[in-house]
Amino acid sequence: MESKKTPKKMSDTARAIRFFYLYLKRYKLQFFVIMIFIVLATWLQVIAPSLLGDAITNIATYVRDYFTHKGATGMSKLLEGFQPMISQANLSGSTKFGDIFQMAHQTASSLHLSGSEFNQISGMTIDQVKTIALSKPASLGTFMNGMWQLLAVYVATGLSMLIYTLLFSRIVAHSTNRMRKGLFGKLERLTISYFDRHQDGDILARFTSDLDNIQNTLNQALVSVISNAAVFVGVIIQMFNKDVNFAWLTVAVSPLAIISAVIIIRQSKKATDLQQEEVSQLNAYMDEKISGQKAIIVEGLQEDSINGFLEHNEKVKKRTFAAQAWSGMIFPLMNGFQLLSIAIVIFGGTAYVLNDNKMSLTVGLGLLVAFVQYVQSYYNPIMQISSNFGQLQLAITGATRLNVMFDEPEEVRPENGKQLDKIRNDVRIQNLDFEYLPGKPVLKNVNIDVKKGQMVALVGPTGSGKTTVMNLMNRFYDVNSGSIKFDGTDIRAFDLDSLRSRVGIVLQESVLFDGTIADNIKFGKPDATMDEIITVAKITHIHEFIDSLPNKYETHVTDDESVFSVGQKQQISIARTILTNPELLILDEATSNVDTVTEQQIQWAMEAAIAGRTSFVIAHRLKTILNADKIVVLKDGEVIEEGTHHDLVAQNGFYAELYHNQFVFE
Ligand SMILES: Nc1ncnc2c1ncn2[C@@H]1O[C@H](COP(=O)(O)OP(=O)(O)OP(=O)(O)O)[C@@H](O)[C@H]1O
Repeated sequence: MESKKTPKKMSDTARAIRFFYLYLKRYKLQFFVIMIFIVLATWLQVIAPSLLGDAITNIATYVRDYFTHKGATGMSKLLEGFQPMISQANLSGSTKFGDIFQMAHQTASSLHLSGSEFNQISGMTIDQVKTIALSKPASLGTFMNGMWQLLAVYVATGLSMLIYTLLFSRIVAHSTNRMRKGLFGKLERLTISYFDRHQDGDILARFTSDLDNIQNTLNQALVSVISNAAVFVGVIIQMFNKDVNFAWLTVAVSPLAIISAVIIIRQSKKATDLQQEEVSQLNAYMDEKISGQKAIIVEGLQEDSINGFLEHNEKVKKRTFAAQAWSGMIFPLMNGFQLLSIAIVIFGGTAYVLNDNKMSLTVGLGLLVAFVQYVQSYYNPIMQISSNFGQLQLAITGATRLNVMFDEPEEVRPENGKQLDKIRNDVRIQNLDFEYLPGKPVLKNVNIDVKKGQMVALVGPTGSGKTTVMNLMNRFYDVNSGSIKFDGTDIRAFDLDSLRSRVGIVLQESVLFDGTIADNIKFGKPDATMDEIITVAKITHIHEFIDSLPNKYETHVTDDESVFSVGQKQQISIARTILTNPELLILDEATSNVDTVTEQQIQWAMEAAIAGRTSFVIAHRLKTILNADKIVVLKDGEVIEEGTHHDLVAQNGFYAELYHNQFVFE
């Protein structure tokens, strides 16, 4: 036997990354430009603290040189002043030192020399003092140059960040737009089975919250993670380049910080997952209660409904608090580590500078300032990446959910399928077996023959498979075995659009689309004329009502806000189907209670739709059944009886029992 290796299943994260790669790979050039600006911004951010440190060294040197020069100038003047003073003072052995100090003090104050100026030069020789006094005074030029450089670096950093953020936003807008289009295209190609298995809200959430999460993450978190990772690496390199000892002092406690961050992120992820689970349970509960609100009111169960809600809400509150507590911990903790590192740099750095004989105080001061800045540049990326982690996780979840939808099987469309124009002779269902879920047969060896123009009524208890027969007739689902043939051609051989355009379906629950009444009637035939629309509305007995509305056929309706009752909605739905003039009509009769006038009008509308047309009707009303050319009785997915009403009543079997117990008598 040929053995095939099963390819290793990719993890969700790997698949999500592949998903992003597939959507983003076409923007290679833009990404290249973005990377250049990220590297530039990183480099600028990394050198900024050094420049600041240098500026501090420069200003300290300036201050020192300024006072030294001023002191030296003053002292040389003092020396000059001493000469006449000494000669005039006529110093002798009896001159008191106090008088000499007095004279020196007077001379110094007449020259306006301060104590610090004395100190600056106290260790110098007379020759050194004279040389400095003759040299150029210290200038602020170097410091000012440094400051201009720093300003240029800050401005260039801001500009680079702005450029790559804008470029990235553009890519994100384009790519999420393509994702939305791709998703909608996929939605249109999915099988009916997908829509049967998923709630509308769940499908919609993929277009809203999942795509929003992806968009927000790409816009904010991704660019932030990339640039912060770059800054983190850049800062480490720059720190070790600048001064290894200071660099070690800066990173000393970071392993502890990173381990704590990883632990907190993990806990936070767990707590967020639990929170989301609880929120989705609350949503499901609300969804169920809102759609069943009428039943709740009828049964007087509002109190229970509120209690159930409060229980779910309480759980959400607890989980939300836990999730927030974990994720909120990261900032204060990292701040703590940052402050600790600053303290280590200041204390350790000062001791190191003071003990290093080769390092001048001004250089040491510059390093100290630079590394206090580096502590911030080093911890900031850790904090940013940690806080973005939750957002990244949401995007991965979003991409995973989109992937699941993209993986769903699509409708099988036969290539070069036959065009279905007319049904000339018959529709035959032969030896048909079908199951929605493996191992749970729903239809078993069903055989139904319908001649052109005949009407078949499908009857049977709930769950017997009536709707399923309908679902197979226009290939919402495909049969497992057996076949459905139109004039001897298996329906799987027809072009799918052609097949569906010739098979008209009126569902039990009619749907109205956002638009005018006219738009709703011509939904299946957009080029229908107003005359055609009015004709079908008259046939289905809804024209009079529409005509009585102020805006008549131009009245705007949506499914939620319509002027129609349930019965009238079905009349519109029948009119819509008749307008497409289907070859085969499948009609699920509405069971809802409508007033007798509307019921009569629906009946007329149905009769008009069925007249002369090959049709399958899931029948609930006696009148429909009596009119049928053939009644097929389904039970547990099998055809158990078949014939006209009179035949079947005469047989006195299941149908007769059903008929007596269940059908509406008129
Ligand atoms: N999408 C689906 N996935 C799985 N099982 C399904 C699906 N749709 C229907 N079924 C099952 O198939 C069986 C037949 O359902 P079907 O809707 O065809 O019955 P029905 O005779 O039309 O019932 P009713 O009169 O209540 O509309 C039922 O057991 C039902 O639970």
